[in-house]
Amino acid sequence: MDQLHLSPISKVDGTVNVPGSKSLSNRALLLAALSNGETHLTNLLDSEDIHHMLNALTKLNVSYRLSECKTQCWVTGNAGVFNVPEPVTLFLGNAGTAMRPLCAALACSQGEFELTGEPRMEERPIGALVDSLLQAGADIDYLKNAGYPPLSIKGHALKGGSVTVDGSVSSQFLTALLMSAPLFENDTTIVISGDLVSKPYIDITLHTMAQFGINVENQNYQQFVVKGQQQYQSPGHFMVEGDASSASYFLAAGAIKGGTVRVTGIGKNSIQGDIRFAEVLEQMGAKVNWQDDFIEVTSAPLTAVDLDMNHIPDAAMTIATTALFATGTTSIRNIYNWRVKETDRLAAMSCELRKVGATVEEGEDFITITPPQQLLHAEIDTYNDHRVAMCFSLVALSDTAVTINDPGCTAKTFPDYFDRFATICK
Ligand SMILES: O=C(O)C1=C[C@@H](OP(=O)(O)O)[C@@H](O)[C@H](O)C1
Ligand SMILES: C=C(OP(=O)(O)O)C(=O)O
Repeated sequence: MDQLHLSPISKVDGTVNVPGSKSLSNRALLLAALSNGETHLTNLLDSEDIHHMLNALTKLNVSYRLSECKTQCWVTGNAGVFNVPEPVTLFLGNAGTAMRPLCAALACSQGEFELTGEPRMEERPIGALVDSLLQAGADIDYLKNAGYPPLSIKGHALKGGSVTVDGSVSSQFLTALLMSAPLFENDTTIVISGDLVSKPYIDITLHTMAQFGINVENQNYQQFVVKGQQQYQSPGHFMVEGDASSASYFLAAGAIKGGTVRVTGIGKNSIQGDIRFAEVLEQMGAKVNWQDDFIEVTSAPLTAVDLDMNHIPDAAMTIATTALFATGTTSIRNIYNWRVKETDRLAAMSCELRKVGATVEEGEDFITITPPQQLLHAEIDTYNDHRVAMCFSLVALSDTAVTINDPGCTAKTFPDYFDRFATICK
C-alpha cells in the first residue's frame, strides 16, 4: 500500500486557489444535460466523483466536449429527460452526488437502467429516495439488499403529486427529488418527514436550479412545491465556485500554524454552506478576513468549541483534527450521518484520533476530542475516505510527523491535495 510521510511543518503561509466544487459540478452537469441549449461549464472539478457523472452522461447519449485540462465542458442539452433505447448499466463509484440525483432523473426518463457502485456504495442508504419516487409512480427494484444500491430502474413519465421524503439521513434524497420534479407530469408537493439534515446543500440545489431557469417554492424547508412539465433552460455559461469543503484544510492550517493562508475561488457570498467552517475557526480564536473573492485565516491561540455541526458535515471533519491544536475539549454534535458516508466516519475518526494520542468520546451522533500534551506519530488508516486522508495532514503542523496510508484516496474530490498542501508549507 502507498504511504505518504509528512514531516513536521513549522509554518504555513500563502495562497491556494481551490478546485471547483464537487456539489456544484455534478448538479450543473446533470441540469445542463437536461436543459434546452448548450451550457459552457468552467472551473469544473476534475476528480473521480465528477468522472462518474460524466461517464454516466456518455452512456445516456448526452453529447459534451471536455477541454484538455478537463475543467471546462460544453454540454449539449437534451431539452428534457433521457431517452435510451438499449438497457444500460451505470457504475457510479462511491459518488453520492451522482447516485442519488441520477436515480431520480432516470426514474422519469425513457429506458432501462442499472445503477451500481463500489462495495461501500452498496452500504449507503437510498431507500428513502426510492420510497418517495415510488409514491410519484416510479418503477425501481433493489438488485441486492432492500434500501441500498444496486438498483434497477424502468424509466417512464412520472405523475408527481404529493410525495413525502425522509430528510433525516441525507439531504441528497431531497436534492434528487427537487431536481427531477420539474420534469414530472403534474405539480409536485414534496413534504419532508424527520428533521432535514445538511440543509445548506438544499440551498445549493435550489440556487443551481434557479440558474437553469427553474424556481421552487420553499415553505420553510418543510414542504417544497415544484410545478410540473417544465424545461430547464441553459444559462449559457455556468461558472463552478471553488470547493468550500476542500478549502477547509488550508483554512485550518492557517488557523493552526499561520502566517496567513488565503483561499481563493470562494468568498463570503459563496452559495456553499461549508464556508461557515471559517466561522467555527473564528469561534476557536483564529482571525478570519472575509472578502468577496477570498477567505483568509491568520493563526491565534485556539480554544475548544462545543457546536452542532449538522450544517457543515464534511468540513466538520476538519474541525475534528483542528481540535488537536485547541485548548480544551471540542465537541462536534448532531453528525449521525457521518456513519453513512464514505466510511463510518464517527468510528474512523475516533480510532485514528486515538492513535495520535487524543482522548476521544464517540457517541451515536457526536464526537468529543481532547488533545494530548504531545501528539504521537501514527500511521493513519484512511478507509478509502478522501476526507480522513486530508484532515489528518494537519497533524504534521505539530512537532510530530504523520504517515497517511493510501493517500491516493483523495482522488474522489481532490486528486492533487497533497501537492497543493505542500505549496503553503514553509
Ligand atoms: O448534496 C451534496 O452535494 C452533498 C450533501 C452532503 O451529504 P448529506 O446530505 O448526505 O449529508 C455532503 O456530505 C456531500 O458531500 C455532498
Ligand atoms: C459525503 C461525501 O460524499 P458523497 O457526495 O459521496 O455523499 C463527501 O464528499 O464527504
